[in-house]
Amino acid sequence: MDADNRRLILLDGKYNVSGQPPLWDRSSLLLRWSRGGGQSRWVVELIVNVELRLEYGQDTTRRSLRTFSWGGPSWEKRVRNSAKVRASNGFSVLVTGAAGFVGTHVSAALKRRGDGVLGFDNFNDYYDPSLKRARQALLERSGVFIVEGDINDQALLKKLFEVVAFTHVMHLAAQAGVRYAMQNPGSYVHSNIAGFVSLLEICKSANPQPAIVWASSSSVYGLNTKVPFSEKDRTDQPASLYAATKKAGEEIAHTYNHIYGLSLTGLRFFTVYGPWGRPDMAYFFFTKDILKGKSIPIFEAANHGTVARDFTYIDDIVKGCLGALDTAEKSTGSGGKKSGAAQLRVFNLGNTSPVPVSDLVSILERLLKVKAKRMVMKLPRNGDVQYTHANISYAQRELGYKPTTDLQTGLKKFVRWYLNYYKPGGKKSAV
Ligand SMILES: O=C(O)[C@H]1O[C@H](OP(=O)(O)OP(=O)(O)OC[C@H]2O[C@@H](n3ccc(=O)[nH]c3=O)[C@H](O)[C@@H]2O)[C@H](O)[C@@H](O)[C@@H]1O
Repeated sequence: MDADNRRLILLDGKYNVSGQPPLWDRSSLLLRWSRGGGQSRWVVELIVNVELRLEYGQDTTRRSLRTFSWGGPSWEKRVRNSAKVRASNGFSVLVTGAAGFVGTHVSAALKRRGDGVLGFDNFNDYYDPSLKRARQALLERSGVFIVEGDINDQALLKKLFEVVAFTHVMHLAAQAGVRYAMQNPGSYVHSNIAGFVSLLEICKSANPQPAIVWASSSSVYGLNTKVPFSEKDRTDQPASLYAATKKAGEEIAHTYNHIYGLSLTGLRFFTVYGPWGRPDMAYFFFTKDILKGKSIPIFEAANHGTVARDFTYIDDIVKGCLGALDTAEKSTGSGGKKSGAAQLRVFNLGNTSPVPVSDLVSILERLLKVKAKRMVMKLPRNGDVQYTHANISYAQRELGYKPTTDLQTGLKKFVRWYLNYYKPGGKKSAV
C-alpha cells in the first residue's frame, strides 16, 4: 500500500479492557518522510499494537483483580502455629475454601480432634462476604488461621508448602452454584479448573507430596436417569457448566494421579445444607424470603413432575470428609516424579432419601410458623436437573460413611442458627 493512503487511526483515550493496561500501550508514533504520487511530505504514522486477549482461566469480575498481602516473620509464625499438629499421629492439613460453608465445618472438626489446620480463602463476593468473615472469626477463636489468597497464586501456595510440610490438602475452594454459571462462566473456569490445576502443580512438586481430598459434585451425573446414582454410572452428560467444570476436575485428578503419583479422592457432595450455610442455596433464601413475606419460586418438571434433591446435612458431610482423609493413602511421588501407583478414588456423599422441593418448603413453613407464598414455576433450562439420589454403598464400605440426619432434623438446626445469626446482635454462635 502507498504510504500516502495509510489511515491514521485514533482511539478513544479512555478505552481499555477490564482493568488491563490500555490496548495501545506498545503502540508507536512515527514521523516519516514520504514520497509518492509526485509529492514529498512528512507523514505522521500511528502504529496501533492491538492484542486480543481471551483468557479462559480468568475470572472477569472485579474480584480476580484483588491482590493479597502475605509473608514476613509474624505471618509465617501464624501459619506454622495454625498448622501445628497437637494429637499423636495427627495430620497437618491445608484446607482451601476454609471460610466457605463446608470448609469452615471441616476445619473446625479437624482442629477439634488435634490435627493442624491452615485455612486458605479468597473471600470473594459471590455471596455476602460478611458471612465468610463471621466464619473466619469463629475459626480464629479455635486457633485456625485463614491465609487470604487465591488458589491461582502459585507463589503463595509454594511459600505455604515451604513453611509447612502438609500431609494432606482438603481442597474445598471452588465456584459453587449451578445457575450462576450462566451469568459468570469465567469464574467457574478460573476456580474449578485453572485454580485446581494450579494447586495440583504445587502439590506434585512438594516434598513430601500431600494426599488430596477434594469436592466434586452430584451435578456430574447430569442427565443420567438411572437412580440411585452410583459412582459407576455415566457422568459424561453435564447439564451445567458448573457440572462440566467439576467433571473436568475429576479427569484432571486422574491425570495428576497417573503422571505424578498424587493420592486423590474426589467427593461428590449432594446438596449440602445446615447452619452457616450458603445464602445462594434454595433452603437458605427460601427461609429469608418466607420470613419477609416474599414469594418463592418452586420449580417443577414437565407435566407437573416432581423436582427433588437428596439433601445432605453438613455434619454427615463432615464425617465423610474426615473418613476420606483418614483412609487416604500417601502420595507416591517426590520432586515431581512418580515412583509407583497411587490411590485414586471418587465417592458419593449423599443422604439416600430424596425430598421434593415442595416438601422442603412445607418443613420450613412449620419451623418458621409462617405460610410461604408459593410460586410454582417450570424448571428453568439453566442447569438444574430434576432429581438426585445417591447410592452411598461404596463410601459406606470404604469410609465408614453413614448419614444419620433427616431433612426435618437438619432444617430445624439450620433455622435455629438462622434466627439467632440474623437477629440484631447475633452472628456469634458456634459451629
Ligand atoms: O449437589 C450438588 O452437587 C450441588 O448442590 C447444590 O445445587 P442444587 O441441588 O441445585 O441446590 P439449590 O440451588 O439449593 O436447589 C435445591 C433445589 O431447589 C430447586 N430450586 C432452586 C431455586 C429456586 O428458586 N427454586 C427451586 O425450586 C432446585 O431446582 C433444586 O431442586 C449446590 O448449590 C451446588 O453447589 C452443589 O454442587
